[in-house]
Amino acid sequence: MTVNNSPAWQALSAHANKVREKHLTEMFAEDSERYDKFSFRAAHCLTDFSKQRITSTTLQLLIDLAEQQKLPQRIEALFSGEKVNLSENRPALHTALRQPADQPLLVEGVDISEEIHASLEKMETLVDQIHNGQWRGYDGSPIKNVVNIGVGGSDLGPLMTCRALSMFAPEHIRDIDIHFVSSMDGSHLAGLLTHIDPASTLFIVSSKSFSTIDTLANANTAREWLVDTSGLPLELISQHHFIGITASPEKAADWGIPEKNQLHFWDWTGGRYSMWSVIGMAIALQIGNKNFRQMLAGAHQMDTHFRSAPPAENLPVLMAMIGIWNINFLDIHAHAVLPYDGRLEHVPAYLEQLEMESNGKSVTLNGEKLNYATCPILWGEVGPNAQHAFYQLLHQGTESVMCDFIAPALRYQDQGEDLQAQHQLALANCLAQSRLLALGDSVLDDADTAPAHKRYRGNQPSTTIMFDTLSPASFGALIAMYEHKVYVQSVIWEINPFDQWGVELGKQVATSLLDQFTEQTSSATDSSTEGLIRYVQQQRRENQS
Ligand SMILES: O=P(O)(O)OC[C@H]1O[C@](O)(CO)[C@@H](O)[C@@H]1O
Repeated sequence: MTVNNSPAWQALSAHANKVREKHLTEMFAEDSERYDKFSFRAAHCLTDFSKQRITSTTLQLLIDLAEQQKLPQRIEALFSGEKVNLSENRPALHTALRQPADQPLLVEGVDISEEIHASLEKMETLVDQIHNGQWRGYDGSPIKNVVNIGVGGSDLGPLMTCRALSMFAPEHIRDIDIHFVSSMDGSHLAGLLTHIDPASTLFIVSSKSFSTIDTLANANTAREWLVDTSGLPLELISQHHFIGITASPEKAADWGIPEKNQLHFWDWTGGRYSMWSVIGMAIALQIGNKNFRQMLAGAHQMDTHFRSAPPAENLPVLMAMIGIWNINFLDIHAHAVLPYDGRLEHVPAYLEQLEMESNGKSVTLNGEKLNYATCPILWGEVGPNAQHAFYQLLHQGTESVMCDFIAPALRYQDQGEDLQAQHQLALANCLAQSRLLALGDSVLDDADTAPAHKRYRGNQPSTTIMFDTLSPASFGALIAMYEHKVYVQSVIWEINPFDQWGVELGKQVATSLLDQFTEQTSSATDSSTEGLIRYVQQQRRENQS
């Protein structure tokens, strides 16, 4: 029986028929305690679901569905290292990466905790050497610029976190600029290489597989630049200017990273779940080793909550199940992530990969084709900027969109009243937008008299996520909450959130097309691809003549 034919799903369908037509204005009018009923706090985070189109019955039925799908057992399977990633026959143990060192974790009889912490300690040693100026470039210069070369999970997590937490850089740490290079076309790197000094630049090549063409293309260009500008042999350059972070040490060694400059993690860490591992080295360089550990501790707090709290009070479970309600019962297939804090500007891009690469699936774990929706289209932007861009569609477009508003309650506590006032301005806008999206122009007394083009229909559901202040710990907890939400949804949908076969074929087809740009003919593809290749060939010929 597929999940959408199951009793719990059918009960939710019947319930949705009653709730679907109900407006959030009615729900708030009927129950003055919605906020108290539907907001929850744990592990630094407050999640207010009261602007979701739910009732107490909805939540109960969603929990019934979670229990029917054996969610508690599946959560335990995740934490205890069962092979939850069936298509790749391995566990997904990102939670182990943030487990304290004194808590052993036996997977198939082996305590993996020791090697996790040994790997983190090696990273911390390298970070200290760079911070202290002990790591030197080829002419003896201390490092001033660190460039993280990676893509997807080997880029988005470190980039997001460095930007979010840059203010936590401890004062005693030397001033080091951290850059991120991901774009396959060399755009990021080309600009950067014109204004950094090779002798004081260190490249971190981050790649779980150490075979991602985007990353290797950038790493090759960087290495050539260093060899050309220094006039020194490759081996010497690799010793002083490259660190490799990978789960494929042989490939990193083949590329030329010496063993002492390698940091390792494991195939059971999914790329998009890897910022807690040594892939987070750029983060530790930015905020210091201690703060990096604080971030792990915050994530661990959320893990503990997720593993132990009953479903009815469990933040990631509720977030996930309310998402299921929106997607599968209210037919909402777009999800906007809207942080009201500029430091969180890269959170939407990070969640795009986390959610859509994990749950953008259409077959079950057993390989059967699904006939129900899974991951929605997720995008986002810093909220106040998005207000001047796409909120028009949220308020008056034809699409239903669910939104996550994210904001700290406090900011700039030690930086003066003007900035504090700016934060309050942002918060007022955050709450105004979620209120208006929920209640529409019923918030006005005379809305009925307005012309149609000025009306706001409301009834767009949203969750508001708040924490006291943005800190390494609260940020760690926030990201872990989203990770667990994704897992819970995958359990309900019976899909594998830990593989990404859908990105493989594009890589193969690109490889087979690559040679054709330099050839005079193109081998049979389709008329569009052939025509476009001919256009590039022609431009190249004209440019050469
Ligand atoms: O770390 P790697 O192996 O270079 O992979 C980078 C990214 O590429 C993907 O495999 C998708 O192509 C992502 O899942 C991953 O985060």
